[in-house]
Amino acid sequence: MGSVLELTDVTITRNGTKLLDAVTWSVEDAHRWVVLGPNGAGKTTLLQIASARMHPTSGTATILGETLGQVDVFELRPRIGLTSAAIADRIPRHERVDDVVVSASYAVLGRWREAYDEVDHERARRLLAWLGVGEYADRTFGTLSEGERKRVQIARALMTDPELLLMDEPAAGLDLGGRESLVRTLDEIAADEWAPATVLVTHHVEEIPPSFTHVLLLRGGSVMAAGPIGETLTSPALSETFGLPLKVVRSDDRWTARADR
Ligand SMILES: Nc1ncnc2c1ncn2[C@@H]1O[C@H](COP(=O)(O)OP(=O)(O)OP(=O)(O)O)[C@@H](O)[C@H]1O
Repeated sequence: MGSVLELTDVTITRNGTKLLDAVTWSVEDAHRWVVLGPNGAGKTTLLQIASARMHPTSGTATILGETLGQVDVFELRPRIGLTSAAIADRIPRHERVDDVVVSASYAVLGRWREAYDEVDHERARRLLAWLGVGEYADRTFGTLSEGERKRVQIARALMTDPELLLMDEPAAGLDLGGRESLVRTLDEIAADEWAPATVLVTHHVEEIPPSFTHVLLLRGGSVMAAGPIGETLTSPALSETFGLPLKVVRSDDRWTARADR
């Protein structure tokens, strides 16, 4: 089992504030991690490091064997699949869905004169079909529903056959049916033995797909707990992370949490 991501004492400081505070975290390639924490905990910042979009102020971040600060991040980034609201916002609404996916091969947003092989288009269409949005390949991104856009983004993130897949709140804004359907799809991806090491950021334990193996709990930029999900995602740990008494229940391999009164 190889290490895909290795953070040692990573601190990020902006305007005198520590967004991440001495975070130490190791992701192995068979791991599927959930990162849970309240608003402002530093989850997106953590993914910015893991996706080689941000450098630590201090500490060491090694991604896919390459240490940030000693590697050309433009060579590293195509090896990492990333979905986030910020990326989605930058996808031109007039872009054809098929091109949104295929352009990931060159880590560009907005297709412009790149020459793609037929094999790239075939792969993009296969991924769109796998994500359940194959029939929209010829539509423009702007015509899709929120749930369909999320799926297209995941297809895009998988296009380069990444060794690490990072998803920042992929179920945000989806209705109940959309969320459940996406959780099932994420579960299928995570359960695939060929799937890359995966990190899913969320606020909600209900969004954890059953096949996810590990959890990292983050609050105020600090790791409150990290480890195998069954032993780490406990009521006391979740309560401490969110700052209120919570009761967490696992049933049929799914999680729920509510205030403990
Ligand atoms: N450039 C900056 N200067 C100062 N503070 C910043 C800067 N960028 C982000 N922050 C703060 O860092 C904290 C962590 O932000 P981050 O987006 O990583 O949190 P998050 O856990 O993803 O939150 P959410 O769940 O709300 O998306 C927030 O309080 C944010 O306001």
